[in-house]
Amino acid sequence: MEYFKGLFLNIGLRDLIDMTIVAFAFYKIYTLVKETRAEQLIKGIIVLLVATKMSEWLRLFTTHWILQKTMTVGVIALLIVFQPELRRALEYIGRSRFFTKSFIEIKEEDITNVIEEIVEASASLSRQKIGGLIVFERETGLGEVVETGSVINGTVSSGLLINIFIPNTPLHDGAVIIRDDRIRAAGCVLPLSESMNINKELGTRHRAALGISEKSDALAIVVSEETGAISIADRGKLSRYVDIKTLRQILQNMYSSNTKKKQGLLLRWRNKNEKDRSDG
Ligand SMILES: Nc1ncnc2c1ncn2[C@@H]1O[C@H](COP(=O)(O)OP(=O)(O)OP(=O)(O)O)[C@@H](O)[C@H]1O
Repeated sequence: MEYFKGLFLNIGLRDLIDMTIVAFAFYKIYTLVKETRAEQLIKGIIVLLVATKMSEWLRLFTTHWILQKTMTVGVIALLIVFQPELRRALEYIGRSRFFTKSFIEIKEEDITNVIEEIVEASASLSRQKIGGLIVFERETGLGEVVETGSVINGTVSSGLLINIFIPNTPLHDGAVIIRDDRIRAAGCVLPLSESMNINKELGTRHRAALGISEKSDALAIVVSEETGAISIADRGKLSRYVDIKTLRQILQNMYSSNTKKKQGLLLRWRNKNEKDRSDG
């Protein structure tokens, strides 16, 4: 008991920061491996670690020796077997928007314009029953997806978006990627969802939208060529028959949550500063 009391009394600010960093790193690793084959593996490693420690405490020398050797060989085996996953995880960290341009640079009126242009384009594609697939990059960088298409880097406008999706034009197949307030690329190939729950009447356009929303935090708008219906794929879920008002609301929420996330600290600091000045 005294041991634990001493342990807690000796915790300082440095230890708290240390623990927060470790907890955050574990949380990030968990979200990365969740629902992948690495999730089972991590559970296995935790069981092995606990068993190794327990065998040491209980002085089960032979068991402890075997578990220790298993761990040593296991680490090397892991690096070899999970080389593709490890590569992807490192690439994911490197591609993260944390290291690139910040959303903070877009003005509020520009965001409103972008949303209106996208809403107008979606409504027009829907009315004309032209198939469309528009993906919004958020925190997960979509550089790899952009590479599969043609880079455009143009201002978002409903005219350009509609033009891209006109059938039999060079870029109409595939997805448009929007980064912040720019059309980054068109004709991009997305990973297809392997979900069994998707409605059988939906084809690859909807599967592609769902796929990118499962593999990243991107949000995708799909306009069906068959029915003209607008659907939204977000965080692995497909919402069908979205009306224009709801679409606008979803886009507003997405842009404001992205901006808030990036601006959070700066805004709070700025607001506080302004308040202090006006109080003074
Ligand atoms: N992996 C992919 N990435 C991006 N776009 C894709 C991908 N696979 C298919 N598409 C797009 O989907 C189109 C085919 O749509 P398909 O008819 O199979 O889908 P759907 O979900 O039934 O949609 P719709 O209701 O518009 O017919 C392709 O021409 C292409 O533009």
